[in-house]
Amino acid sequence: MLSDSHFIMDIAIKECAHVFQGISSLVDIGGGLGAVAQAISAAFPSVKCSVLELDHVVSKAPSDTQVHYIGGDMFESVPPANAMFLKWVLHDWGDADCIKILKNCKKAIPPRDAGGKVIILDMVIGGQSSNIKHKETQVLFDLYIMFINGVERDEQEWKKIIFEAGFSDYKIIPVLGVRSIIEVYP
Ligand SMILES: C[S@@+](CC[C@H](N)C(=O)[O-])C[C@H]1O[C@@H](n2cnc3c(N)ncnc32)[C@H](O)[C@@H]1O
Repeated sequence: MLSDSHFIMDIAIKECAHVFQGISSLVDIGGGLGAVAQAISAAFPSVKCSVLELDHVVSKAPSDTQVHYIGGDMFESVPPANAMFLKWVLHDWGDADCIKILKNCKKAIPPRDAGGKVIILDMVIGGQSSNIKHKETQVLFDLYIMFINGVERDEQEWKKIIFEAGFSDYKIIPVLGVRSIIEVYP
């Protein structure tokens, strides 16, 4: 998971820098020990980055970093910030749970015209890529999702949970094969 975070964030930060520009604060929800938040903080020093994690994870968090660690439960509430970030979290949960998490995100961000957004980095399946590497990567992820009993979503399935959580719009930005950033606007 850690090497995956370094790998995909290198690409996301280079190819999709505009997604992070203009943000003043960001909470990485379910951000583990903070590899992603540290990468964002290093690339965009003006963004104040925090990680929301379960208490037992936060108790193991490093102290020698710019990232702030907050113990809590994303199903209860999430701390306020300009942007919420969810990498590789929502595919662990069914629609009803994702809607709860996204509703809590919406409560914690400002309106769209004040820069509020949720940034999801996850798989969007169903694209018609002819690239054999992308197809092979998708098969690998299919197996992983089967193994963890997770949920793969296509654009229509993402759209359903995004709108049911009360958001008004979204944009899908492909990062690498099926792995995409979904910018979600209040
Ligand atoms: C699949 S891992 C993804 C970790 C990280 N985002 C990444 O991409 O490397 C899911 C994370 O969600 C965290 N998590 C699970 N339930 C949570 C909850 N109720 N509130 C906050 N974090 C939670 C787990 O501790 C775990 O670190």
